[in-house]
Amino acid sequence: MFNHSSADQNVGWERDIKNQIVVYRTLRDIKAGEELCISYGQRLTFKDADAPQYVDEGDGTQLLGSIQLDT
Ligand SMILES: C[S@@+](CC[C@H](N)C(=O)[O-])C[C@H]1O[C@@H](n2cnc3c(N)ncnc32)[C@H](O)[C@@H]1O
Repeated sequence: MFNHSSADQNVGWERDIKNQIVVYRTLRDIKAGEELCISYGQRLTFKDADAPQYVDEGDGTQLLGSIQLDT
């Protein structure tokens, strides 16, 4: 139902613990036919087609800046 977007989700979600459900809400107006995207988190099991594309300018700085470390 929802695809993943790293930076441009248009749907958010939260757990409703009391009722044991997950509530999804649109984060902005969505046009008819527009893809619905949530964040699946950072451990994806597929190559993210929505990931930002980084072009290395030569010194690797931009690539290094895109790496997210688990904490
Ligand atoms: C729950 S399905 C997503 C909804 C599905 N596309 C549909 O039409 O019902 C999850 C799968 O969609 C694909 N997918 C979702 N977001 C993606 C993304 N950003 N890049 C590539 N594949 C994605 C992956 O194969 C993932 O396992």
